[in-house]
Amino acid sequence: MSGTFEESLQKLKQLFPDAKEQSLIVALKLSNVQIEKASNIYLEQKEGRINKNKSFLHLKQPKLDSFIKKKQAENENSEKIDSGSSKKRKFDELNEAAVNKQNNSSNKKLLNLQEVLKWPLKSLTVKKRTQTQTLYLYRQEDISARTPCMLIHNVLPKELANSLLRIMLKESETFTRNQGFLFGNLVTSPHTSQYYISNEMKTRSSNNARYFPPEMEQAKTIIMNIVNEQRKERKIYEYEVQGDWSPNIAAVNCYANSKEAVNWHSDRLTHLGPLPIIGSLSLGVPRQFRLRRFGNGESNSTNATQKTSPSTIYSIPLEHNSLIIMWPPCQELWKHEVCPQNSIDKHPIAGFKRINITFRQFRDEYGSEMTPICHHGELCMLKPVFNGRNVGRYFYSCNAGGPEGKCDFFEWLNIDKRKEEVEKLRMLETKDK
Ligand SMILES: O=C(O)CCC(=O)C(=O)O
Ligand SMILES: [Fe+2]
Repeated sequence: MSGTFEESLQKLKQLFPDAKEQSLIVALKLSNVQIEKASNIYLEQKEGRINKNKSFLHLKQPKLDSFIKKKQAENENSEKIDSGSSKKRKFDELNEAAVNKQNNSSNKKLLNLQEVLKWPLKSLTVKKRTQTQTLYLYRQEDISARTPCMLIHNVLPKELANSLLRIMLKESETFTRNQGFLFGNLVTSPHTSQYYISNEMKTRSSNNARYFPPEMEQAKTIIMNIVNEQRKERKIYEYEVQGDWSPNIAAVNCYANSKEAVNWHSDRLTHLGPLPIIGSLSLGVPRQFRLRRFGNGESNSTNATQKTSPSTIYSIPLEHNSLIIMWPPCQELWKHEVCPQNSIDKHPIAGFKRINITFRQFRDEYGSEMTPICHHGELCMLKPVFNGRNVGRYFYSCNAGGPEGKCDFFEWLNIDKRKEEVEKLRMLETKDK
């Protein structure tokens, strides 16, 4: 039994202390040693959601061996036919990609670092999708009826918007393209970006972030007030930020021309925590901002999601000085992108460039000190469960992948426990003062 298998088995045992070891071993084998998948297989069996004849819990060893072989062959086949099946998750795709990489060097072309380092990993394989239709949404009432977003035009005073654009165009000359290795392949982001932190965060150390210039602080305050005013009328989820939303960091993106883009992703939750609000300001050339639901994710959320389907792409033109607010659970149930375009209109200040500033709230309780580190020493990523019985839960896993490009670290986020830990830390801090 390999070390990794043994470690994974120990993890599974911790998750299911009452389970028979044999059942966990089978689940682990069927899942190709993927803990998340193995947990689901085990639970499905245990809860009898699998037809009794197909269940393995009652089988004796020889029959069990042939059951495993048969199942593994079935799984391989069904994954070939339906690579976009609802059972497949981001979590699985990471491992799938590692395997595919060995067989298919043309995957290199599809790699995109934005999806990997800054944003959660997207599948590296070409997936069969059901046919999609694109619906262009212009009016606020249509946008909020169909997506978890809100669009506000002319959000900043004209002069402020123009001067912020000029400042950011200058700053963007030194923005960088994220670059790194994924499974041995060099991947590069299709636009440049830079992180900024607001002045009240100055006491916190951060690697190579810049500080909000005064115009960005002003924009932040205006956007923060709009969001907080809107929140008075909105449902506040239990685990989202309580009290006022107070953005303190921003990712600034620069799209130099019509072909620069950001691929389908949802924003990283690791330091924002569950159900974040993201206020996204557009400056310069108008571009199409596109949204789609996660494939087959069951909805437990807004009215908007009930009227939508993963096969529809909603495209919203983002004009200069417009704000799109991504409300929760946009990052949990939806993906967004800015796709390359064939033509764009020249902007009087920006030419063919677009600047985008996404204001976000970094939450102390999701700071690096609170984030688990995997067995290879990498800071883990916080991810939501997209579908199945565990929707609504969050877990930590590793995206970097360790030395072999594969890491099976897995830990559920216990939100209530996290709250208690943070309370204790705060009490200690106030005592010290
Ligand atoms: O440019 C945009 O409008 C979107 C940028 C984005 O999705 C991000 O920074 O995460
Ligand atoms: Fe994003």
